[in-house]
Amino acid sequence: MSAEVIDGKAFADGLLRALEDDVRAFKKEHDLVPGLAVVVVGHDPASQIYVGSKARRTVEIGMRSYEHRLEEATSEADLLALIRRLNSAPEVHGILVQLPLPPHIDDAAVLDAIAPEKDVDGFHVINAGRLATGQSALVPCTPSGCLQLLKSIHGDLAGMRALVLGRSNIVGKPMAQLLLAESCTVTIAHSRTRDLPGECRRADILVAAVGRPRMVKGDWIKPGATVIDVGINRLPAVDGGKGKIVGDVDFEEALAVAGHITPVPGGVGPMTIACLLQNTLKAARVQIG
Ligand SMILES: Nc1nc2c(c(=O)[nH]1)N[C@@H](CN(C=O)c1ccc(C(=O)N[C@@H](CCC(=O)O)C(=O)O)cc1)CN2
Repeated sequence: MSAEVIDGKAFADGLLRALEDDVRAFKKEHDLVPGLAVVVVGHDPASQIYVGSKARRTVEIGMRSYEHRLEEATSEADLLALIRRLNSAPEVHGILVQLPLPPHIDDAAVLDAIAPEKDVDGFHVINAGRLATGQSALVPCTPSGCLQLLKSIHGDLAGMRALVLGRSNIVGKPMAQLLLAESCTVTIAHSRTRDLPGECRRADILVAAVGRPRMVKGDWIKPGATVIDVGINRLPAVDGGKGKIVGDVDFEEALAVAGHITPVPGGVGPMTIACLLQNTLKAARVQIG
């Protein structure tokens, strides 16, 4: 048996095409262009690339992009002052602060300074609370992308046994909340979980978001299960080149056991940016009332 590989890039391209139509209709109806402000602090090469892709995609689908690239030494107070300005800027409907931030800046203080209705990353404590209590929320982009992929395969997820490997505020916890809202039976596993392979083997849906290259082995997977690999891990470079990117799942081994699996790259990653732009349009709709 060989699993069906889920093409996240093609799925995300389809979402972006649909969004382009939705943005055109929104602009016509409201005579207003949705705007997304992206803030990056420092010179982390990966962050610079992600921010560039976000800005490019924003413009491609007809929205406005406002880029703020700040020096590594930017103080937390200056960053907070910028966020306050963006919170009250009427042309900005979504605000995103690219992570990771430099170590001298407190992530939580910055993320919670973003107005919840403009928090298109869905990281604000208000949005996390709204998601956890079943209220309408801006949902973190990576879990939202994973859920859309899962629903495209299974339709109704009710009653399925789901295991989320990883308990971060950004992926693991919101992913578990989303699966619970779909009436899955959800387990969150982490570094202190006993018999991790056994727990994974019981899952119809396995979401790996642990940040450890190729940790999930083929014999951890229930035959026919759907495996969503959120990990993006760069292996050390060989021969002076760029290191290969791999997920949290041993893809070759998993392929022989799973029913469906996302690859890395080309699986969940491209969905993240498409979901960010979905959130930006949603935020603009909510803000105009
Ligand atoms: N404020 C945020 N910061 C970060 C987030 C986030 O959602 N909000 N997520 C990541 C980075 N990220 C988006 O910001 C992101 C990561 C990866 C991809 C992607 O498409 N990856 C490709 C592979 C890329 C490569 O080859 O280097 C893939 O998986 O196919 C998109 C977005 C951390 N920070």
